[in-house]
Amino acid sequence: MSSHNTVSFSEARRVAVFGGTHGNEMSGVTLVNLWVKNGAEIQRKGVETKPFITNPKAVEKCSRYVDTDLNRAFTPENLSAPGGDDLPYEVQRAQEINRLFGPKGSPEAYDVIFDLHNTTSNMGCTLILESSKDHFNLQMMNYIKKAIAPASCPVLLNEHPLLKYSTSRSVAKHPVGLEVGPQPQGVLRSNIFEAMRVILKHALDFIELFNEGMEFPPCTVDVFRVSERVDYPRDANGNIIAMVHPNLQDCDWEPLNPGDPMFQTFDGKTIHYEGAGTVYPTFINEAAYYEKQQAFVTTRRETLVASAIRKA
Ligand SMILES: CC(=O)N[C@@H](CC(=O)O)C(=O)O
Ligand SMILES: [Zn+2]
Repeated sequence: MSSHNTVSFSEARRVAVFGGTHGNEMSGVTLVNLWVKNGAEIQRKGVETKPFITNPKAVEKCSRYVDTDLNRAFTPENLSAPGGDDLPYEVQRAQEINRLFGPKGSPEAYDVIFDLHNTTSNMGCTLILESSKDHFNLQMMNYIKKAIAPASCPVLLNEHPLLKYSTSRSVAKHPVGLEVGPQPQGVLRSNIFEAMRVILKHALDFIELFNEGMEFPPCTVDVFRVSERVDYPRDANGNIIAMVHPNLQDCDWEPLNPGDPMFQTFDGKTIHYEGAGTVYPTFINEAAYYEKQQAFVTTRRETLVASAIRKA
């Protein structure tokens, strides 16, 4: 690829690190609280990095949310609704966050927002990307993958027309989700905490290098594209009648082929995957997704091309 394909971005001077978008995901809550007290670790030359607890009421209660899921609340309708105390707490909070870090979609918005999450699924260190056309984020993810090799960090791409949702980080020009697991809700595990910290370190290093004028040549990034959500098997009353099959439990990012075991009913029968081809399940048995009627999400592997980038 030649230099005319180089994409220019302005320097990423305004960066935020969000924790507590879900109040019971303790790595992000703890790291952000730590950095609010002393932010030296997340400061980089020429960058202002703001650590911020997005849902303090949910953190206080150690629950995912108070009224409604904050990480679904950044819709155009919510953000443009007339404010007021009668709105659900998280909708009020979304408006406030949009004022502080947005407005979403505007030139005034923050350059990059990292949103720190934990999952009960065995996903390892997952980076969540919201657009396959965001070459800045693709280059950042390539940089992080190289930096942590031979450890791996899968990239989950969600630009599904129905399954994509309106996240807290989506107010930024370049939204980055960081999802690390397995870690139970309300629990801190040192390995998960440290893994999240290392990924964020490399991400901030990338931003510093970019701002210093480093050019990043074209590259490819392997991603897992969100394909379908799969619910638990249910009876006529809507009650769950099966669990994730032991062969599938903890096997996030591993191939699931037609005919493979998928669920196990309470009376011991196996339910097989009947899809058309190989998929890569993730968010397998995530605790927070029982209320969303989701046992796991299927993804398909894809290789994206990132253009060369440099600062404008
Ligand atoms: C387990 C969990 O909360 N996952 C996040 C994923 C994301 O940030 O996109 C969510 O559902 O909002
Ligand atoms: Zn979360």
